[in-house]
Amino acid sequence: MSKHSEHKRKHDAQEKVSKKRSKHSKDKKHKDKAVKDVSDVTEVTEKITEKVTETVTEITEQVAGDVSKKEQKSKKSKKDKSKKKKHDQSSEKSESGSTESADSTTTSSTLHTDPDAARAFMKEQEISIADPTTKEILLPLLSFDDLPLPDKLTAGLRNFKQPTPIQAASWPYLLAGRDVVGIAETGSGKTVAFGIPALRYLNQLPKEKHPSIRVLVVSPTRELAIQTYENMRDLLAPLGLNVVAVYGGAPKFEQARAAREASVIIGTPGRLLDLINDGAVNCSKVGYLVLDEADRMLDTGFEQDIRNIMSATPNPLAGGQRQTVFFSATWPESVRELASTFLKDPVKITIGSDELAASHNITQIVEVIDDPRQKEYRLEALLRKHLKEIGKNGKVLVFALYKKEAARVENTLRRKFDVVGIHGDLSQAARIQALDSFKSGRCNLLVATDVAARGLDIPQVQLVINLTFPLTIEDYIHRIGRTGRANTKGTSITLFTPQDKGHAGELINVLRQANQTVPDELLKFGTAVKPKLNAYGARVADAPMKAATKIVFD
Ligand SMILES: Nc1ncnc2c1ncn2[C@@H]1O[C@H](COP(=O)(O)OP(=O)(O)OP(=O)(O)O)[C@@H](O)[C@H]1O
Repeated sequence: MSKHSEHKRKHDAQEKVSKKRSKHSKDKKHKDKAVKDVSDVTEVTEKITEKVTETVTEITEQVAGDVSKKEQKSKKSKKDKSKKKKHDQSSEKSESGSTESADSTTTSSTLHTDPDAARAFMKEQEISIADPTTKEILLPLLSFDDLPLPDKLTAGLRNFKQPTPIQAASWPYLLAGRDVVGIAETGSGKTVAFGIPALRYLNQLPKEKHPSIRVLVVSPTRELAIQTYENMRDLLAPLGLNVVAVYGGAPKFEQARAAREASVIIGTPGRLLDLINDGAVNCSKVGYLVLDEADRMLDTGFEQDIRNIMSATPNPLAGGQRQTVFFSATWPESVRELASTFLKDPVKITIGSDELAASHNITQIVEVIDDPRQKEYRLEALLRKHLKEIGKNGKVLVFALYKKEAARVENTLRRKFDVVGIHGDLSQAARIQALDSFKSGRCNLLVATDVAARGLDIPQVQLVINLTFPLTIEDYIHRIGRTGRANTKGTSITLFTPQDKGHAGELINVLRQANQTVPDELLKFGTAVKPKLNAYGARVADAPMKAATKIVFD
């Protein structure tokens, strides 16, 4: 072996040991160039078709070409070998036993991701993928650097170390244009999971003289719509496109005016439909549609609004170019059948248990209280103890069930504590003010109805107290999910009375699923779980979605 090749061998080995860190920035430059080349080609294509819905195969070929370009430039024989492997084995076989033969495989969208590391990640994070169209899966994307986007567009991710499991697992599919149902625990970064593919989609569209709505995100509550708007606005800022939030309780005229200049709308169903019906919002060019908190959106209350919104956008089942994405932490069977009517061959991606599951970052405590009239005394005692323990920087969120109850409890607590409240009887301005005060820490105690149960990402909520049990076990999961977010720890305390005994079985299952203590007093109510009804009042059948191949790495 010549001195030169010996030196090269050592150098390559060193690179491998240091996880290719030193060559990574070089690769990155090549990658950005290659990505740009690819996106130029795509742009031309899209001028003809408006949006290319890339199939997995197309993406595979595209990225194989991408790899090839890089490798030609680098002229390294070692890289050529690796390229061949990547090209030959561009996807993971899903049949049982595929894991053992997949030691050198990777996927189209994981250029830099080590397939072994990706499989280990799937196993560790309990990622399961069910795709009705193929027995092959795309491996997760383990680093932000693997995203097929120039660095300048992903600046918004720099605060995070790496993609969360739902981001890692859903991006390859979302970037390939597939419809996705993504189920992952509360506080696990689902907003960025659907936000980044929106960024990619918008970035590929030809520049428009007069903007039209291309991305639509539907949220169940005004506060969540505002929060998602802020997140999307920041994430999409490098594109220089307008993002608008439309929701009830605020002047329609201003929202309508802003919507005329916008490419992205985040909205609650009622106001969105209002604006669509007024002709102020035109959704006929929407190519990327997200139902956030999808199970809530498909619930009886919103079902008709969602049908109407969907029908104002291109219908993929009738040849329209719309990618449809559903995300939630809960996915009850009661909504699955309805969901499948809006989706085309959806890939279902689940992080963790396929059963109803609370975030494992939360310590769940259940106190059974025999006399419901004692609940509020107990609440006061809990607040005295925990507010002191938590200190000024921590926050406590108390959930009531009804608006009147929330208002009454807030007023009672005000005699002893600094407290704000949020519920549907308040004006929108008062709701926003209360939430701002809680978010900023000016007041560290909030009493809320389920209007604050879903999606809200409030820093440093250490404790959630369920003063009154919610109407559904899914709401319980979302309520307590206001704590223990983004890998932090939190606690929930639920005051459970004999009036709530119908929920005992489901609650026990949720506690057991998360390895939490089940108090004997709760067990006394029994462990039976009542059959659920779907949106039409019928008992939920078992096979709501198209049969799919499910891959679980265990
Ligand atoms: N890759 C990441 N690494 C660390 N934190 C992240 C990452 N992505 C997002 N986050 C943060 O995690 C927090 C929770 O994210 P997000 O609100 O999107 O959760 P979610 O899964 O939608 O929760 P929910 O089910 O309650 O709606 C946010 O503060 C967000 O900034």
